[in-house]
Amino acid sequence: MTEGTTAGQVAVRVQGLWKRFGEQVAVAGVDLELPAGRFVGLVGPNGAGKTTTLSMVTGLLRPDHGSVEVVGHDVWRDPAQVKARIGVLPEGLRLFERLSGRELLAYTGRLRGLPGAEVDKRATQLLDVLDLAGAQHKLVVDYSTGMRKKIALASALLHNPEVLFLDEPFEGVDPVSAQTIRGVLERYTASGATVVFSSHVMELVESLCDWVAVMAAGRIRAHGTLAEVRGTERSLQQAFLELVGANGRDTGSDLDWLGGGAR
Ligand SMILES: Nc1ncnc2c1ncn2[C@@H]1O[C@H](COP(=O)(O)OP(=O)(O)OP(=O)(O)O)[C@@H](O)[C@H]1O
Repeated sequence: MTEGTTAGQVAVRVQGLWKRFGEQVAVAGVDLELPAGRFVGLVGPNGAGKTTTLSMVTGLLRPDHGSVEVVGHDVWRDPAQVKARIGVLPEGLRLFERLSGRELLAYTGRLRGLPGAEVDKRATQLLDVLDLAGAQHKLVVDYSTGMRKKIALASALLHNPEVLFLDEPFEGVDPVSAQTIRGVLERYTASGATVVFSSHVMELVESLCDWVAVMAAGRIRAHGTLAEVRGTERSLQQAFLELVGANGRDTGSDLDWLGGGAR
């Protein structure tokens, strides 16, 4: 871990962030300060703008307006500084399919400027911990969904970033692999690093995160510690449904043809 990620500090500062795709406003003025050293969950319904926000925060998509600072560096003015300090597991993983898992890590390590021996050491440990040692010489194209997530996570962690951004890291991952990923992330945050991840799975967010931002229709509806966001509701799921206005939504009385009766 390098400078800057101790408790009380801000890992990510987002100000006035906007993004429009044609007529569709995906992100409509997001202001957010994510505390360092926390496990931060960005939650919201489909189409809320989570991926678009994370893409802009990690320098993958240029905002229409607004600024983003990660560990004190402006993402768009100082991209090299920021990219050296972050790890990203993006949505729709695009990996080098014709490399083996081991080769992918070796390549990533060299791109990150790490010495070869250090890359070897870290790769061996990550492959071991993530239970990929047996598949390290298999081509990535032949990996399962969960294995792809794990090798992508290993690539994102290899340079020991200060902040790790994960878009839906547990999607398509079986419970055993999820537990493994979870263990690695818990160890990582315990050392003072920050994890920011997006998810729709409230139980998961509730059990992993200590800080949450709820997003809907391109805006932040609530943010703060888990207890603050949950408020008086009995679960984060309930608080979330209240915040995004989904409680009491008609669950399909028009679908009277569905199930039973005539076909
Ligand atoms: N490249 C794009 N072109 C056009 N519209 C887009 C594009 N990317 C996102 N959008 C739109 O922006 C809105 C926000 O999308 P985004 O993917 O950020 O939401 P999300 O919260 O990540 O959703 P999900 O949980 O379903 O992945 C949606 O209405 C989506 O259709």
